[in-house]
Amino acid sequence: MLGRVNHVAIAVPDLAAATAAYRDQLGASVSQPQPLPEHGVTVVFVGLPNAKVELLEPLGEGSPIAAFLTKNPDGGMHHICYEVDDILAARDHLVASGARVLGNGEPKIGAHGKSVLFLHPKDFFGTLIELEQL
Ligand SMILES: CC[C@H](C(=O)O)C(=O)SCCNC(=O)CCNC(=O)[C@H](O)C(C)(C)COP(=O)(O)OP(=O)(O)OC[C@H]1O[C@@H](n2cnc3c(N)ncnc32)[C@H](O)[C@@H]1OP(=O)(O)O
Ligand SMILES: [Co+2]
Repeated sequence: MLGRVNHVAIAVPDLAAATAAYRDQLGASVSQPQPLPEHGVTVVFVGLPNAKVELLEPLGEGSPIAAFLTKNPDGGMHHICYEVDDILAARDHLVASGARVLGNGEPKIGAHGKSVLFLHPKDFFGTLIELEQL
């Protein structure tokens, strides 16, 4: 069911500072900031040969990552995103196996314009999993 790792996400308190560190200290190519108000975050993507790193900061009230940053004020690894061929089939299989799909269970459109879902971190060893439709 799982394809490539699409991205590993790091929640940060200051996206501009994190962008500068990846660009200037780590010499990486970093995309322009992408506000995603429907997701309560602003993101940038660090381009790598084999995957991406998503850097994200809260956007607006009620961001889903606000509590995470309160617990981890310096930032931290937030989620891993796997690609799947068929996100609805993956969802149905996961729900049938007892996993919790976050939100209302329906895919939303993510930063790449593809359907995405999130699985509860408590069901997968303390790791928030995002699935993105190939
Ligand atoms: C889709 C656009 C973009 C893209 O790639 O295209 C993105 O990736 S946007 C990413 C931001 N959006 C989301 O993360 C949506 C899914 N996340 C959520 O719904 C929440 O963050 C949730 C429910 C995972 C956690 O919310 P919150 O922290 O407010 O709830 P709790 O405090 O009740 O947390 C419950 C429990 O889970 C632990 N937790 C929370 N976040 C994480 C995490 N990222 N990794 C691991 N564990 C996490 C938290 O510490 C609590 O544990 P407990 O032991 O009960 O204290
Ligand atoms: Co993501």
